[in-house]
Amino acid sequence: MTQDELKKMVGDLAATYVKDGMVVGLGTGSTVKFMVDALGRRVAEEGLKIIGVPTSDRTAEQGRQLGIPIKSIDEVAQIDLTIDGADQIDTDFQGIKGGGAAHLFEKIVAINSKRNMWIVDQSKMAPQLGSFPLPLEVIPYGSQQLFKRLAANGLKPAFRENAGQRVLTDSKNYVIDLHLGKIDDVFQLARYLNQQVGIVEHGLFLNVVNTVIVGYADGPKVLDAPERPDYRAIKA
Ligand SMILES: O=C[C@H](O)[C@H](O)[C@H](O)COP(=O)(O)O
Repeated sequence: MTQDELKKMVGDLAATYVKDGMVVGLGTGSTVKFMVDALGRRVAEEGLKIIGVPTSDRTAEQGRQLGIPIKSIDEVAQIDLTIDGADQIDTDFQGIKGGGAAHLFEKIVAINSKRNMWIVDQSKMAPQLGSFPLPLEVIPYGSQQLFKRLAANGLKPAFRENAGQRVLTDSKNYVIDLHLGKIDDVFQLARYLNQQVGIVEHGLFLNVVNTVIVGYADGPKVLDAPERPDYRAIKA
């Protein structure tokens, strides 16, 4: 099976978890694209009634073209289920996202969702995170100083570029990728990154996912993550 066939397999399966009346967070990326196509077919052929909350301009556009009713996150009362891709998932169900520069909106939608499902092909599963470069969305103002600080801390930063131009996110921010190779303590790194002024959001998605569907050549596997402490219960 090709990688695209694996992605379509998990995308099609994930779309079957969506039920009538749900508000569904729609992730971003090449795997999610197959899932949104499948949802579009269900809306057109079965009359499935859903509202989609997209995590990027790209996904919003795809959803609209397929006739999926689209609302922004602040227009809905709750999000029942978000289905998204991931760049790397470790054996503790922690993940890296943002390979498509969409992790800021993806994380906002994810933490406001009752449940989160990730769909990936087998190449994304890893014993340890970090061989996929960790994306940071950063405010352009002062980003060179931030870059120097990250480099001085040995985090091997690189501004993400496309055809010689810095990549801009949907919020018109830059992306810096950290080429870490491996991350020994994801929680410690997340704490450090959360403290750096100018980083809007990093691509470590910790204790976020509930279910992962992995595409293998012999079929999809549905994996349930352990129950995690509810971050929404944290008091100010
Ligand atoms: O910013 C992009 C997202 O986090 C994607 O969900 C992630 O990069 C996976 O994308 P793909 O399914 O194209 O590998």
